[in-house]
Amino acid sequence: MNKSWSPHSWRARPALHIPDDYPDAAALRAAEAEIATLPPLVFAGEARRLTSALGKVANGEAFLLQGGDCAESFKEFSADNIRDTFRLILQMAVVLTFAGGKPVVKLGRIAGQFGKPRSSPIETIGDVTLPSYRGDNINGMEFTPEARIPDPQRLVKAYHQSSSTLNLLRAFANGGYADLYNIHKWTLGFVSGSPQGERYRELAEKISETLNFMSAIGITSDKAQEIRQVDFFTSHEALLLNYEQALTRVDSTSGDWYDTSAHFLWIGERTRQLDGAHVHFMQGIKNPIGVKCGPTLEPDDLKRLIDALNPEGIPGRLTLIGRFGSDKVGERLPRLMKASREHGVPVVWSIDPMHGNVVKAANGYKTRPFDRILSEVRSFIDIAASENVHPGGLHLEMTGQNVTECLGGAHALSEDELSHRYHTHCDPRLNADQALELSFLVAERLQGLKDKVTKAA
Ligand SMILES: O=C[C@H](O)[C@H](O)COP(=O)(O)O
Ligand SMILES: C=C(OP(=O)(O)O)C(=O)O
Ligand SMILES: [Mn+2]
Repeated sequence: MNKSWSPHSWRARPALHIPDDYPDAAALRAAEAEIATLPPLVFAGEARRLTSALGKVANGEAFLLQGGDCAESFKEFSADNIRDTFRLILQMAVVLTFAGGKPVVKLGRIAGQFGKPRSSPIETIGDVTLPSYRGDNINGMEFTPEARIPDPQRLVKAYHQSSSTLNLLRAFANGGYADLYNIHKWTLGFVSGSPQGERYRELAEKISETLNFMSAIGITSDKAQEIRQVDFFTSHEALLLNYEQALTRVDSTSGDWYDTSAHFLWIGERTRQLDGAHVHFMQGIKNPIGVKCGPTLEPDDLKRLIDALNPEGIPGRLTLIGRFGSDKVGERLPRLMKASREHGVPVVWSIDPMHGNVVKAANGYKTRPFDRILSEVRSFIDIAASENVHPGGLHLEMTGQNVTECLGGAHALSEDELSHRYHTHCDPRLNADQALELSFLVAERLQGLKDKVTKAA
């Protein structure tokens, strides 16, 4: 990045979806200054390790699984919630690894995923109109005028919640919980009668038997670390650039700037303007980054974004996250994949089958039909195969909790059931059963691809 970049140079560019209506500008500056003095949440070396793991995905040698809440919240913050999401990611990764025969890079939408770009700046209920809820690090979800006023102290609170979340995640990842020898203990969270739970138990049993067999013949020691610990990374949308700026620090070993708020940051669909503040900010940080690619993105603009965001062509630096909708993916994705392939800069292609498949149920709930989610993922895999691109990853909004937010799945969740446990602060998430079901179905598809390649060889 050239000399005109600094962690605050984004401020001279048009910045969408960053609140500019804090009532007390001095209080906002004080909160930003306070965060700038607080310790980094991640280290540059960890971010580099993720870039190289994603480099393997870009080369077709690994798969990316990125998932978590649409919006983390202060209210839903608990050790159990964090554990359940962490466990779900591990379970899904096991399913995908087993089928694809490739390592799975595990990346949570967690420990910083608070701010939301909303379609409308206002919300009307009855005859009352208020500013929209924009995420717990900005304002409150309650439908009152006071709650909807942006409060800078929320940024500080979100930092501290992210820090505690990360602390627990690190303990889960390295302190024994993630040990593959414990794989059957990860099944404890399934609701009884869960068909995916049964399926998962069978797979876990197979893996346990294999591990026991390996240890019986004495071949555990060299890979012991990989079996006993897991590399788990964090990510969120880099939306509030004032927060990101406050956590952007020079890495003393390389002299490069890293955004230490998370290992991986992405640019949202609504803030990917080439001359905008978000693209500019991301150009200067060395973390691995992503950009959402929606139905309005044209191939030439994609090439410009690739050049702007990965000028050195580093494998693993840039992940393109498609999010079209099951009805549009077939028309929009092939030309983008073709453009990126012909352009020649290595990228990871991932699919977010959530954000293009939102519908409003008759009873007013914002929801997503499981069938459409699955259909977009299937199309992604098929299109990638015909464009000769690696279908590198899945980007999901999901939770380890047994919520009722997305329609369908093996339990055929109906519109009437949405109200039972609809807890999300923004978009509807797959529950644990639906997320695992999706990973089994994706696994089958990937297995199919693998078999085709093996036969052709
Ligand atoms: O998570 C993504 C967006 O913030 C979200 O889909 C916007 O939702 P809205 O259309 O309800 O504002
Ligand atoms: C805002 C999001 O998605 P998109 O930018 O793709 O709409 C999101 O991932 O929560
Ligand atoms: Mn969302």
